[in-house]
Amino acid sequence: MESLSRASIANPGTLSPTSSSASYFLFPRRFRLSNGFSSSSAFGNLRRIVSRGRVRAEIEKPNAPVIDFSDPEWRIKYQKDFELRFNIPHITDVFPDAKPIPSTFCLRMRTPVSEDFAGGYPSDEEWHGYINNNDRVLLKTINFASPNSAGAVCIDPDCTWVEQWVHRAGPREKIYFKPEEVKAAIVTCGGLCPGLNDVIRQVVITLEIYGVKSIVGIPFGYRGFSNSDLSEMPLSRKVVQNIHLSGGSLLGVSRGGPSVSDIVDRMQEKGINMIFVLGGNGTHAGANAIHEECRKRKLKVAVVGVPKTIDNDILLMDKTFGFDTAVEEAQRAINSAYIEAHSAYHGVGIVKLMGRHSGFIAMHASLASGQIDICLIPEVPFQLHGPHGVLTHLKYLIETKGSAVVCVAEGAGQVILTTNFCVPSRGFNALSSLFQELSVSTKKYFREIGVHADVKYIDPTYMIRACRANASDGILCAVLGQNAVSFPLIPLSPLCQG
Ligand SMILES: Nc1ncnc2c1ncn2[C@@H]1O[C@H](COP(=O)(O)OP(=O)(O)OP(=O)(O)O)[C@@H](O)[C@H]1O
Ligand SMILES: O=P(O)(O)OC[C@H]1O[C@](O)(CO)[C@@H](O)[C@@H]1O
Ligand SMILES: [Mg+2]
Repeated sequence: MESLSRASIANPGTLSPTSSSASYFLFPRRFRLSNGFSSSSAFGNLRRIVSRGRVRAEIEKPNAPVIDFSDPEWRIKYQKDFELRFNIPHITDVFPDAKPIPSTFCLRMRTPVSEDFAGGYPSDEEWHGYINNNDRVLLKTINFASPNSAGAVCIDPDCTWVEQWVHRAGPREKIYFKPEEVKAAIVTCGGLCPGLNDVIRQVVITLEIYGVKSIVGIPFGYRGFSNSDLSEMPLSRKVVQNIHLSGGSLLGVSRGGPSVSDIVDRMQEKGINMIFVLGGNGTHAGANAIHEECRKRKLKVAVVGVPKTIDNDILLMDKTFGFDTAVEEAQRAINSAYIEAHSAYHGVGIVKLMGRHSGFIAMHASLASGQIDICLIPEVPFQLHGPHGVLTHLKYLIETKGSAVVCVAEGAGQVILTTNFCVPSRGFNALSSLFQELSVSTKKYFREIGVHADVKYIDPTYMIRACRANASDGILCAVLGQNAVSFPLIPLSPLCQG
């Protein structure tokens, strides 16, 4: 509830990783995943482990600053630029006269362990349980000694170590909104993602702990701000208590909606002064625009973004909520394809998974299953035909193993496809479907070379996201929801790449 007058991404923050083992995969060039994180204390320290590929992707962005490495000051300048980009404007930047009040988030609920205080629990003065505004989290944890070190991603040719710090999420000692004056709204936009209900639930519960009484849900994304037949939904702990037990979004989702100016008009009419936006790149572009519009109108409104993408393709974030669940669900489809392919004479199983611009779901699901022979993702170019093409490799697999299973990310191979097989656009640019083209081409190819092949397709698209969040996503969502209320972390725009 502090310094919220800025659309920001709440960091999956308070888990404290105790180890940082890295694992890197061969498939994608631009994006590689790294470390998982483990928790040593709920709502304890925040520490982020950067995925090297994403930092690299950031550096490779066409508008990335050009660095003059001959300048002896380059490292300091680079760090300053980084700090500037990830700085979170404080509410007092916009309203210099804003007066803080002591936090209403009860410290006593974060009781220290009793053994440490044998003589009784400490007073607030003795034991300070809040996050200091100057706490920072180190992004990169590996100091590569050489650019030739395995998997090294470097800023300069010598691979100089440059520390990069971001703000730490969590409750602050002072807040700038009086809970009784807050009307908070929650809106979920874009496509579904496991865990939306978990985040909604945690935001509501945390707001109530702060003492906020007026909380509403906006139905069906930003659309709910314009349609007169869609009325806001009153939310409370009682309403949200069990919503995490089912998938989807209690509030509904949508793509499309009114203009930013109309949204802010409606917010003013409804008296909304705190808005939690759960969505992907489009939604956050909207949140940023809402923030700018509020700033222009000099409205004291907090706009908080919680990043949601099942594709897990947000820059600098190790993992977005719902991704783990989607990968887990995808195992079932892959296993079915495997069983079908291996039970058939010369069976070929083809599984399609979500991912318009990134192959994280396909790649992780393939690795986890151990049942995939070929994984095709948007980040890695490949050929269907020719001596090094997918079809030739399929022939080799049939000859040597007797069967094969292929996993295809939705957006893979766009450059090599004809537009014969177009996926309906659903408000996006239309995609060609490699899944369909591969299915047809595989049959045709084996017919032409006179080899029998039994091709089976499985498309579990919506099944992997229309489900309840698994345990690990559930925890991530709880942390995100709580931090979204307590402290928004990273500015939006540099992070979204979809
Ligand atoms: N540049 C923009 N400026 C303002 N609003 C936007 C912008 N882009 C998208 N929006 C709004 O955000 C909504 C959601 O965007 P979009 O459909 O792209 O989903 P998303 O947030 O990227 O989620 P997903 O990860 O599921 O694709 C849109 O319906 C639109 O109202
Ligand atoms: O069919 P919908 O609801 O538009 O959403 C599907 C899309 O959303 C995503 O999951 C995330 O943007 C894509 O991978 C996928 O193409
Ligand atoms: Mg999107």
